[in-house]
Amino acid sequence: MKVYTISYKKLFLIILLSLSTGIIAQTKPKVLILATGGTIAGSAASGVQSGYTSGQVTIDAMVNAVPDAMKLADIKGEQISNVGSQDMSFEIMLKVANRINELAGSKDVDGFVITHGTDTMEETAYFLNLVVKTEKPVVLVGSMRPSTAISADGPLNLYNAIAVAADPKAKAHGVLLVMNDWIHSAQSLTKVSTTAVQTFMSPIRGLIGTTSYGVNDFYHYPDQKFGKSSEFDVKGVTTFPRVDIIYADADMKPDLIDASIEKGAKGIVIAGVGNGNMNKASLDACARASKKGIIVVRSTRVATGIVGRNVECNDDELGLIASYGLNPQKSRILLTVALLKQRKLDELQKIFLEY
Ligand SMILES: NC(=O)C[C@H](N)C(=O)O
Repeated sequence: MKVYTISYKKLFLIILLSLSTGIIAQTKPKVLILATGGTIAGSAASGVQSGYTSGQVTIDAMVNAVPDAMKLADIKGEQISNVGSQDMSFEIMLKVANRINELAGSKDVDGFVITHGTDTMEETAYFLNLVVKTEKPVVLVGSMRPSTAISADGPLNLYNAIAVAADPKAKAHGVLLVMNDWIHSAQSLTKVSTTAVQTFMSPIRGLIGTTSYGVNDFYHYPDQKFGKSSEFDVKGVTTFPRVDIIYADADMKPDLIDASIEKGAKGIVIAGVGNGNMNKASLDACARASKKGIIVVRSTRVATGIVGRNVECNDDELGLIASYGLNPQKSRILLTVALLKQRKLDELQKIFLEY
């Protein structure tokens, strides 16, 4: 029998040729889409109508609308819920978090995409940022126009989100959100327009990167704690303590704070004026709440800027927490998760600085 020998150089060339011609299949990253609903899954009776219903289209139909995405990754979908995100609940958020944590060590998933409505996307994104224990990319995506609209933004957003979730460079960046070519961190993003496609901004800490037709650029690393460095764990958790948000304004009525306590709130977030402020009567009500062991966080109704400690009101004396860079809705998520365990005021204040 004749034995043929082949040099390493030739072998290398053959493998290279086979890969480029597709004779040897390159393994694609595996992306799991967890679908929760939203406008991205919404539909209307016509392409030019502002009224529509969220959460109508299944994940399979959404993926089929973006056939090019199959070239980026092997894609699987799971329908967790199909609701407009105005109906998002801790129960659904928990299902998503548990599913990601369950698959964190699995070889069958390299990255996660979560389709979600934009109205409360920042809450779910930030919740997951605190409690998922994986360095695999976790990317939320939604749209501002329903799937039936002229120039629907969902398909390209979904394509870009899959590209980011499949990208090893996106690993260990915490939970991300991809919309309209921008990659945001869950920690920094906020929704700023009721209807515009360009609705998400990261006004305090800036963007993580950009993506354009699946080509990603990362130029910023989130500096707050998240994921594996986060101390929060929701394993086995089924219920959360009640935390209310109360909106401050001129001549605010302090009895809203007392009503919240009566209803069983363990924490209250004030969407304060300016630097997390409120009138004297409301500050007095907050101090009374704090004396009863209710945790009161001062955040702000203003879109940008940090709420600092002991600015214009004496947090040390009144027993209050400053939210720093977190807006009211994210302050509520952090306080809700933090209050799964009893904690002292100074520990909670440190948490608001670090997350
Ligand atoms: N653009 C959207 O997704 C809005 C919708 N109400 C939702 O949050 O589900």
